[in-house]
Amino acid sequence: MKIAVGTDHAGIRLKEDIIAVIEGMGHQVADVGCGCTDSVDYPDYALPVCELVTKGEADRGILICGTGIGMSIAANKVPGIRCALVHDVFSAIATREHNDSNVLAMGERVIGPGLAQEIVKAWLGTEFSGGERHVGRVNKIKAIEERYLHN
Ligand SMILES: O=C(CO)[C@H](O)[C@H](O)[C@H](O)COP(=O)(O)O
Repeated sequence: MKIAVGTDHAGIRLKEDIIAVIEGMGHQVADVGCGCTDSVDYPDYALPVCELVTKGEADRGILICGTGIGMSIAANKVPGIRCALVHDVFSAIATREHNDSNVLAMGERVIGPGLAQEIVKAWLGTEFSGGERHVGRVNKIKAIEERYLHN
């Protein structure tokens, strides 16, 4: 898979650890920035990651800011994105199996690099379980998007 990765200044220290995990699993990385610890704005990095995913130029995206919250709020404004804010391995697996999340958000100020790496491994390594109830619920999320796209 190709995985788009974006951080703000508060998430950049985790980025190299995350990229190492992604590449170690045999996936490719599209790094949209940021490139240094100067203060930047998380929506400027959430959007390009999400656009790569919605255009099919990346299979999934990973976003990191201080808490993961700003990134996840911004990402979930993009139609077609189901961004999960995750700080534990159980949720990383559950959100792939149940929600078919296509973007993962984490907070560098919330968890350490070891747990972040385990979350990425679990999230990338888990497939959507499909099945009537989960597909039906994801379709209801898509219906909400459709309703607001056309109003
Ligand atoms: O959006 C956030 C908070 O929910 C992110 O964690 C940002 O990284 C954070 O707000 C950045 O804070 P800073 O004081 O500008 O470093």
